[in-house]
Amino acid sequence: VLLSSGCFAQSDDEEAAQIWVDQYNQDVQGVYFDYVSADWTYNTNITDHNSQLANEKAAESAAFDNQKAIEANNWDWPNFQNESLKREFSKIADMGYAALSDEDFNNMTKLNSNMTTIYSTATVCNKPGDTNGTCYPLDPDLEEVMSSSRDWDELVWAWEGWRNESGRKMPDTYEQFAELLNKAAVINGYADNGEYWRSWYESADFRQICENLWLELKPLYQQLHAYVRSKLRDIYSGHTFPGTGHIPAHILGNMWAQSWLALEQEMRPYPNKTGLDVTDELIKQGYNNTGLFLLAEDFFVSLGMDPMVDNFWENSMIEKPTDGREVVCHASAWDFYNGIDFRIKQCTRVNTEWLITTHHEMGHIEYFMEYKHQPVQFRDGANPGFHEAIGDVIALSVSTPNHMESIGLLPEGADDPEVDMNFLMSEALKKIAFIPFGYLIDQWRWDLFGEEFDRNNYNGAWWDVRCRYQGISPPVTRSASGDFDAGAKYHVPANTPYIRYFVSYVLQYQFHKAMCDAANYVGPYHRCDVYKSNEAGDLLRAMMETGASRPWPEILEQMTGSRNMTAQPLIDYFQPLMDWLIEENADETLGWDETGCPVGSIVP
Ligand SMILES: CC(=O)N[C@@H](CC(=O)O)C(=O)NC[C@H](CC1(C(=O)N[C@@H](Cc2ccc(O)cc2)C(=O)O)CCCC1)C(=O)O
Ligand SMILES: [Zn+2]
Repeated sequence: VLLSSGCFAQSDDEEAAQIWVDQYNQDVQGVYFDYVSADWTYNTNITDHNSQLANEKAAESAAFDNQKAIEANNWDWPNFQNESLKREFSKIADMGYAALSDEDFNNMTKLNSNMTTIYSTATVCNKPGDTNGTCYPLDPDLEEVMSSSRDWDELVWAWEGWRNESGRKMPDTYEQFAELLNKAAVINGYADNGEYWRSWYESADFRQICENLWLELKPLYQQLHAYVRSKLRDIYSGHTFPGTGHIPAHILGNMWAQSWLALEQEMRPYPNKTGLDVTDELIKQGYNNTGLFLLAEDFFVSLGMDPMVDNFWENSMIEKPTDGREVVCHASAWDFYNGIDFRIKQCTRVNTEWLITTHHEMGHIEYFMEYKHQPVQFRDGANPGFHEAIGDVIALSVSTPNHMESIGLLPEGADDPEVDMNFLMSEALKKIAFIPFGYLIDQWRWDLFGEEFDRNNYNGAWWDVRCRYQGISPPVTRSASGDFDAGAKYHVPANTPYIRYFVSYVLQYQFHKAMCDAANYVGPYHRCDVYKSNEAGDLLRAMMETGASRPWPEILEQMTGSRNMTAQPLIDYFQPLMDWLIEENADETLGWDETGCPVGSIVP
């Protein structure tokens, strides 16, 4: 209503809309609680019965979302004056997969849980040298082989066996699944599911923004790739590497070659100085799984955040059950949307990697708790990358030699430039190695949803991005259509988008820089530890409590002074290592044939 003063009064329409949405926020919490609870029960006890119950609750939740989207669209919310109310309505109206018919929705959740069950229960048998026919699950057995074995043939067995027992059983299911995701996206006005997923970043040129960030970071990745490839050629001198410069995918210390940290000892710049693996020390000091959680909690509390609530300790699953239950071991953090129930589910083991992962998962929990007062539709990361960056940015402080020394996990003398370089190398083996992997999964999925390739080339297109971006290639021939190696990565059958991790790896260094500056830290950012800093904590918490209530560029600007993602803080953080690598690689040929995979490695 335009008043004589020229101001807009909140139209009574908006007042009525506010009353409706307040009621919505009361009702939706119970519906989401029921759905999340059933999903939790299935994830911590995989049975057909629990899968069925979870699918039923998912359908009820979708029916509720569908109904509320219809009601919300009775208002002319695009013309609301109240920005926050308009944003809330736009999220309620964007109903996602709830747009599907009951039949399509039920089919979609069944296909999803079929693939998740295949992934979570797959095992690999006939291990070289075994005589007892034991079959091994991914977590912990196959992951242990991938990180600790240096036997080429044993690594091929785990690498190929896992893909054949998990991904290879999914492509036809995935094809039907993708069709349903696209069907929902089109009903909601998107071209395909990829466009729907990208819409969460509220940037028209989001794909281009990511491509530019990748190109900025590629030189750093290429230096690390050349250095690691040279060292691996020595370790596996009896084997030939492709003449194209690709690294065989199974010898990088990880089932997906997404982290090369397991190679830390062989890659250490100053081998006679300490590395940063504190696993032995953790075990020597008698740490158990709970001890890792308490370490993480202590850091978040030192920044002014809340400790874990009582029911967190009662209801979380922090280790693989020994009572015969089949569980989804893949770590995850859960918001039950009632403002009081928050849980972590993970098959923790006492080692450095799980110390960091526990910080990552608890970062999600702290974000849930910081924004629990927000309307339900704003209880999300400012964009999904923000959610992935919280735990990791804390881990940047925890991982420093100084911090590890201050909590007694590293011996005295961490303050040494050569230890520093060893530290930067271990960080690069985790973070720089990850960059192209974090980028490529959704490049492939977006193109699949966009029908840039069909079922006969699902695996051909997968290996195309793996070879081109990561500079790795399959150690054994793979089929472009019969195999489905993307399905051997949890997030594909689980349908968890992945570009959020690429975004997080850029954002977390922007956050780290901002927090170190707020803490009046002086020195190189890779040595900064914000432990117990009120200023750093206030800055981070002010960002977290806004949830998804405003567009993320505003929230990023409030915290870092920049409205854009920028790779510069990440590049600055690793600059000392980059200089060292350029020197070290003086005689190396950088890079690999970026037109695709080595000839013959992928067959029809
Ligand atoms: C109910 C629900 O699903 N909740 C979401 C959270 C939310 O959306 O609120 C959730 O818990 N997702 C699970 C996922 C687990 C992990 C993961 O999958 N990591 C990626 C990439 C990566 C690797 C290293 C790293 O340092 C950071 C990321 C991988 O392992 O490939 C495994 C251990 C680490 C994080 C997660 O926590 O992100
Ligand atoms: Zn996460």
